[in-house]
Amino acid sequence: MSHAVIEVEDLGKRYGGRPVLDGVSFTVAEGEIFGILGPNGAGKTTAVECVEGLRVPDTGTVRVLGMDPHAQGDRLRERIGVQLQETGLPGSIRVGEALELYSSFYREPRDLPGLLADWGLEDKRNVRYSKLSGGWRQRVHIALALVGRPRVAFLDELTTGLDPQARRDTWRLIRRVRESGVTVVLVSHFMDEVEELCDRVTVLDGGRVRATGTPAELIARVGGEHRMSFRPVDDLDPSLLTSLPGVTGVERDGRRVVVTGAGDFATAVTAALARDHVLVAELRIDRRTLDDAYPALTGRPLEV
Ligand SMILES: Nc1ncnc2c1ncn2[C@@H]1O[C@H](COP(=O)(O)OP(=O)(O)OP(=O)(O)O)[C@@H](O)[C@H]1O
Repeated sequence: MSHAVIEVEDLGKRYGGRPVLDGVSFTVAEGEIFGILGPNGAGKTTAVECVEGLRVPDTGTVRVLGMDPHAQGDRLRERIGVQLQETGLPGSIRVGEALELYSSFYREPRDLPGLLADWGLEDKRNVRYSKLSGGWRQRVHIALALVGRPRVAFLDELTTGLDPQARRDTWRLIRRVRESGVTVVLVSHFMDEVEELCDRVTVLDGGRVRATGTPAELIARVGGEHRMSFRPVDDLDPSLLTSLPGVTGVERDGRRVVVTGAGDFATAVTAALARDHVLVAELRIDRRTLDDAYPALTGRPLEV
């Protein structure tokens, strides 16, 4: 893994004697989109705010860009971009004013026209925040997080409440943030979002890390079988498929043939069908998703 920009070790935090974070450890590498996934109340915001230096953990250590976020908070906050879950922007503030306000927090902020142009906000400069649609608000939030030329941007539940198109647009913006060289920590309770965007993800539940890895690793860790199915145009002898590497089962479901297996079995099956000149229709391969893996990782489904 490349250089670590965030190192969290054995973080603990209690509220009223109740553990909200219980031995949380993870590392974020430079240049990645790192996801923190978990249901409401899992401790995601608490963990991120400890990393940002906005809350003080009871136990454990945090290093961000080599700094202690509590002891060196002022210096650190020059180098990170924080988009709070509730940005607390007054509805009457205009987009340009909000960006100017945030600029004033930094010694070397981005120039405003450049930032507005980067995020397609020139036409919105004089529009009041309350008049913006959800998608445009997220654009403003991302621009606010980048005002100070951060090396790490924290984006918390950016797409909650957005319609599907605005979500996809926001995902593109998040990728652009990373492409600009900024490491992104993305807090989310959407599995599809994390799977789509994140290089690596840590699954937090009940204040504990349940798993950390690439989305593909987490899915593979749960193991299990994949399925493919198709309708043979001509008769098919199932024994043609049962002995192929990785295939664990061949069944008929009406006119369809359903093959289960692990690893690269689908390639072996399609190659065998082609070799024997078996024409098939309606070929479908069911890919497992993080959604499928989640209950096995945490012992329960994600309740939000
Ligand atoms: N300042 C506080 N005082 C007391 N309890 C708190 C405080 N902050 C958070 N908690 C509790 O800690 C738990 C974890 O909260 P946290 O906000 O970190 O979870 P989360 O995973 O970010 O969920 P959400 O998506 O709802 O913000 C919750 O049960 C919450 O009620």
